Amino acid sequence: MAAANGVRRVWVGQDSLLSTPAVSAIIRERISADGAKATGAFILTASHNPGGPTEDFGIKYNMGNGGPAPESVTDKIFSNTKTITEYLIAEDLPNVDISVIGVTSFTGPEGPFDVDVFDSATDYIKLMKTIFDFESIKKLLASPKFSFCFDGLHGVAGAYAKRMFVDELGASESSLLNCVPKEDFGGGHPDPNLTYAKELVDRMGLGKTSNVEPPEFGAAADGDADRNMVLGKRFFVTPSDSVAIIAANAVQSIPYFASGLKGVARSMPTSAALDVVAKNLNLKFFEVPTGWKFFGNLMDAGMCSVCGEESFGTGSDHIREKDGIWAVLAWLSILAYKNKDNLGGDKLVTVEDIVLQHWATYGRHYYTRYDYENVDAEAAKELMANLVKMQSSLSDVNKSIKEIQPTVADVVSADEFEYKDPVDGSVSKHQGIRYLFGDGSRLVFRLSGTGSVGATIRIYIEQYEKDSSKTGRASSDALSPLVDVALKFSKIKEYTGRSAPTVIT
Ligand SMILES: O=P(O)(O)OC[C@H]1O[C@H](O)[C@H](O)[C@@H](O)[C@@H]1O
Repeated sequence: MAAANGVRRVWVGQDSLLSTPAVSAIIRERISADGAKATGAFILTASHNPGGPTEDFGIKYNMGNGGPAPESVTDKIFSNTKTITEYLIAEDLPNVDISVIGVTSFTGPEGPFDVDVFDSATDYIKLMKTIFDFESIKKLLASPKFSFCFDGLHGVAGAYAKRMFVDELGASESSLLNCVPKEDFGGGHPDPNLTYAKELVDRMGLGKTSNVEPPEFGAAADGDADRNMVLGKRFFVTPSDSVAIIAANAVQSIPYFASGLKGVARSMPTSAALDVVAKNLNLKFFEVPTGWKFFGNLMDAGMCSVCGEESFGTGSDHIREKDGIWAVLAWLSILAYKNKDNLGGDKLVTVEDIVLQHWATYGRHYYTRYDYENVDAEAAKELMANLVKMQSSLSDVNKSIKEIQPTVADVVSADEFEYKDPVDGSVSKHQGIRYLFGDGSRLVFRLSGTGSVGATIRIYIEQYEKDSSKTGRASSDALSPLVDVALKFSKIKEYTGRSAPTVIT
């Protein structure tokens, strides 16, 4: 693309994979600083496969706001791919030493171009300092009563975590787990959840038992650092609760939000915990289809400040992607705020205390997700078609459900989720099948858009409990009748031959 001086410019994010939030934020800034907002940029990411195929390196990035492409763009790209007749590989690209920061000029067949290698961690820390009160987080981390643990799962978060938590905020080096980025993620699966972030889960006292006292706060980010998991001592915070709790505490705890939230949003299958906060605090609220791209328009239009997804993504309008390190800083800020007059006291307010207090105020959304991976694609389609067909008669639905579990509430409405973007009016259809119950419970069925083999069926099961004397049950016990209904009513075993899900979250 042409920069202001007519020179073609390539940005290189050092130590970064493409969708790392820091890089997305910085690229956005640089595009607009060069006055080339509308045209987009080529981003080269530091290769995690040096010497690998050249096609891996160049990715055309079209979004002026630094966010994921909306359907209008991806549809266009898809239709363009059908007209491609040949592609060329540039074998003779100059060798750029991406470990050296600075601009190097090259001459190419289409004229001169610059390669700008920048240190994205420095820029990212600068941005975070405009959002959070680093001094109060430092005080929390320095308290002998507080202990902290961050698992980078050997992804890119590690490089940021060392600079942010240790160098800037004063956490000890021993707080960091798996924070050396590795090409193969150290042989693990860099997914921040209870199954794959095993070392962290054990250290936090949620896995195997140990005599060592777990830290007060633990967190992990995924391979490209956009998703996150938050844990307290022997305590898991669901992503749906996490976004609701951040929204409920943002104004008091995070300076960036001091003048109020413009609005909040969640993806449709995410639990309705955020809805209750929005209602109580009188905030604009949006329910969008799964996929971060749907938040971008709301944020660009100044309608949304905080958003999240059940799939471990949490973020705000500081950028147009989810941001794992931001989520950790948000939680540290809430803990710092709740303990600001208490750091010398007997006992700190813990992650668990904050969540229990939240449930006491807003009620609890018991929540679980069942994934059936690598299912026969035709069988999955038929199962979904049957669930849509059943929606034509709610009395038949309720009759079947009562035969399975007589105690569950009635289904009061059922549909296929459809979203009309309030900003550009675009409509997204077939975004998941919903069965909504009279007591606020929900069953949602969706086909994953990211599974790679066959089809992945996701079943989301949620039950709302307002009575604060009943919010402390084990989630699996509370949800057991609804799970039974979801599995039998959908006839998942009959359609797929599976008697158990591949993963339960
Ligand atoms: O379609 P699924 O497999 O449920 O995945 C859904 C997820 O896909 C990607 O990771 C997007 O970045 C997320 O925003 C989205 O939540």
